[in-house]
Amino acid sequence: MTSSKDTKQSKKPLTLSRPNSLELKKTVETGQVKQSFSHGRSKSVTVEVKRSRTFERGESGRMAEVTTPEPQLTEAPKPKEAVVVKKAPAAKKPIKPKATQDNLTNAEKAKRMQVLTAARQAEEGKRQAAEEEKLRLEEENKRKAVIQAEENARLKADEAERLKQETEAARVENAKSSMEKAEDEAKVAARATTEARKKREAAERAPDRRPARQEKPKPKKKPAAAPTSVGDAIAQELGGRVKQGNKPSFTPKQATDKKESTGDRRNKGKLTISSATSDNDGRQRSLASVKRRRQKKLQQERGGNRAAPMKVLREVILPETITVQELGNRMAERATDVIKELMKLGVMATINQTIDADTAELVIQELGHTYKRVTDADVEQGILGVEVDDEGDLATRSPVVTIMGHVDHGKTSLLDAIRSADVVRGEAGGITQHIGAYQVNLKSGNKITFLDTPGHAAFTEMRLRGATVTDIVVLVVAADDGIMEQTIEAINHAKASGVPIIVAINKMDKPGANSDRVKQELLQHELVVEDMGGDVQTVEVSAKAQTGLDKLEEAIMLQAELLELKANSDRDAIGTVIESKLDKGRGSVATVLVQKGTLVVGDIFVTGSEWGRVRAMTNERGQQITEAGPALPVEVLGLNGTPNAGDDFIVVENDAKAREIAEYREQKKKDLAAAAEGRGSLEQMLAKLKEGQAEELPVIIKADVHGSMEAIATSLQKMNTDEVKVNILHTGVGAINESDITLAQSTGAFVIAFNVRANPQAREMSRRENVDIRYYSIIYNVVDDVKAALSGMLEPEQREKFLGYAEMREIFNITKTGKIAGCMITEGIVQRGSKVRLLRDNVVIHDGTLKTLRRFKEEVKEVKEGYECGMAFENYFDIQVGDQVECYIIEEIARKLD
Ligand SMILES: Nc1nc2c(ncn2[C@@H]2O[C@H](COP(=O)(O)OP(=O)(O)OP(=O)(O)O)[C@@H](O)[C@H]2O)c(=O)[nH]1
Repeated sequence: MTSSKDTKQSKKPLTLSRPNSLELKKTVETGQVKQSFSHGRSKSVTVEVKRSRTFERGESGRMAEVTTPEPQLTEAPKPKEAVVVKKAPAAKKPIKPKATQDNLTNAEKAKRMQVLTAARQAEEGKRQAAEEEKLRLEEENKRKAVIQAEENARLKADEAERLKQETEAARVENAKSSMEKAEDEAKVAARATTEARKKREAAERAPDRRPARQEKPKPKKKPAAAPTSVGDAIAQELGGRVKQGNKPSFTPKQATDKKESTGDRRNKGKLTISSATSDNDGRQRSLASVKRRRQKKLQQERGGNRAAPMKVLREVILPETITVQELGNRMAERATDVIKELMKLGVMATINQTIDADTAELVIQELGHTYKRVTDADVEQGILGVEVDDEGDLATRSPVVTIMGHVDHGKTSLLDAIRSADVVRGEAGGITQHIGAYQVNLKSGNKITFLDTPGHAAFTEMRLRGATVTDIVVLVVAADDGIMEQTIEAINHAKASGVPIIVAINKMDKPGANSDRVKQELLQHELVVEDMGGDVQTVEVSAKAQTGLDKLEEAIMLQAELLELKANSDRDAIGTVIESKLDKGRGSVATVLVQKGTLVVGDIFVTGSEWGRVRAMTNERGQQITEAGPALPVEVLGLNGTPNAGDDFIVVENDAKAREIAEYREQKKKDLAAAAEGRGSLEQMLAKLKEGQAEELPVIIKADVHGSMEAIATSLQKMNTDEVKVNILHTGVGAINESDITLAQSTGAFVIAFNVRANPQAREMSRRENVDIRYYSIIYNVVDDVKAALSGMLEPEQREKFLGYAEMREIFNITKTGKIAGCMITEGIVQRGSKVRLLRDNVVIHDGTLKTLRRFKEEVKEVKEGYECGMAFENYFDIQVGDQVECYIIEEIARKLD
């Protein structure tokens, strides 16, 4: 660009007639111009016009210069003339011949100037293009370097990530140190990425550092196709087309900078008409696009699977059966991928479906993982920790006592009497709560744990589950009543479980009390008391008068000593559930008797097919405690379901283990239930067949507490006969839910709700599905109703009812109907359709049905004694005069269960 200012500043001002004034004409005439470029540089150029000289031999024979006439102003410049553009320093000579220029016409001068300017601009354009090309190359190189650095950083990050994941897998064995390492790796990778990013940003900023002039945009007002370089300007001036494609490419960042430098930041990113119509924008690749292409290329190089190098191969613990989802989880694969693999194997399975280990094995291999087969039993292996504790770790523990005896012999009274002797009870305060068991602190310093469960039913129930909680049985026998039915039952149960018995002869305060009689009776049941040379201790007590309690305590402690009751308190707790219930405010609550180790708040445990974390523990006085040692019963909060009385309670190392065991047990329970329904083993099927036509009444029992539930179940099972049976499909503690209704609906069962109600959803469902829910609060009512239902299922009793006799007086042979007997009713009545027996000489010769009963050719309902009638038998014609007809009907009488 040339300006008068530049001209003015040049060292040798040309022939300016008037300095400081703008006179384009004159500057051109000087032949020297100063030019400044967009990148900030400027230079002076001198324009010289050289004329060629020609020589000819003159008349004198000497060579002489031929002087040609000055060109006409109207003529175009001669081709002989050459325009040379020189750099300023070289052009020190004044422009000559000055006179020649002076001779040019104005038009000629303008034309020449135009040509000169065009030539100069063409030169400038070329130089600028070369310069831009150089910059572009530089930029390209920088970008390549950045891409390379980025790629290196990314690979490093990938590697670090892979290492991290491997370390993660190894963490199962040795977690901490490996994890730190992986984190370090990740940090290094992150640092590398940050550096790469910084580098890239620096590189991107680099073009910004170029001279501001170079970035100077073209005038804003110009259209999109405005010339962007001097070369373009010339070309455009000469009527040529600006070919954008040939322009040196520049990065989007440059483009942005360019835009920004125009001060049009607000329009950044907006679509304008010019930008939309501009070819330039259409041809430029965005940075994101470049990145995408690069990533795509990389992916292709790696075989098109981006995740492949990141995949962590795992060892899958494979049980005998596994759900598709669980299999996916264990491999850290998506369930859909597992399903796809299964489909390839020809197995159509849904996400919740269980597949066998063999199929799962193939899927695992297919997905590149390894497996470790475990049997069902392996799941529970090691759950109990160290099975046998070292002798040195063992310490004496207090005995656990169960009180049994006949109804009203004073079990509750005796327990109350003992409890009232508790020294801690009075001091500590708190309201005594029923938690099914409690520990009594006696004056002597001894502690005895009593199981406060009613009767021997709970004892038996626990024993059935394999739980041996009780160390000693105290058999309460009323001195005035002696051995009764339930006393004998209790003796048998205690004997069967091998638990020693101490006999407490109660009600000694009563006038008719006779302890010797009791001792004698005990002999009949193979219980030889110490007085008679045996090993069974007897203690005479009175719960009412609170006498003999010390002796009972002594007897218990002596027995405990003999049993050498010891436990290791310094280990993870193992215990048994004594009672469980669903508390409205606290959720599932279980009374647990710790048998080994110490249960601490926060421990994770498995109990039956439930698991949880000990949220809080309370004793029978409702006081919060944080630890519970051996032989201490505690109420535990934090279960995720309600376990059964007698279920084990084991502390495990983590949630995963607890969940795994609970799930395994739940599955086992389901399998057992399925087997019990006859879909199980062949033996069970055969047994069912052998049972013959045994009708079953399917029921579901839901109760408020475990005790009531057990009581109802036991009562109902007692009603079973050879003909009818109660099939208890499910029992549970808590409200009736939708799952109960579903089960009832599918099996045709009815639901016994004892002191519980159905939740709204279950209620709605039961109405919809027509499932019968019976609400009870008295066990006898349950028993009565079930008895009635069972009775209704009994085959009715069939009884024969005699109607009358008839005597055959005449036999008619009628062609169409066969033989008809003309009879006289001698006794009672004869009814149409009734059963008949044909007697000849008092011998039954036929038993069948009466086909027709007529009087005077008309069919009648019945004929009474003393009247004549016609009879014919169904499919029987061997009748004679004198035969007797005995007429009777079969009555059905409903039966009742006893
Ligand atoms: N005289 C006298 N009566 C007693 C004694 N112990 C209990 N009783 C009474 O015997 C009755 C039954 O006592 P419980 O303690 O309820 O007997 P139980 O064996 O727990 O009865 P169930 O819970 O129904 O099995 C009550 O009326 C008591 O007052 C005692 O030592 N002397």
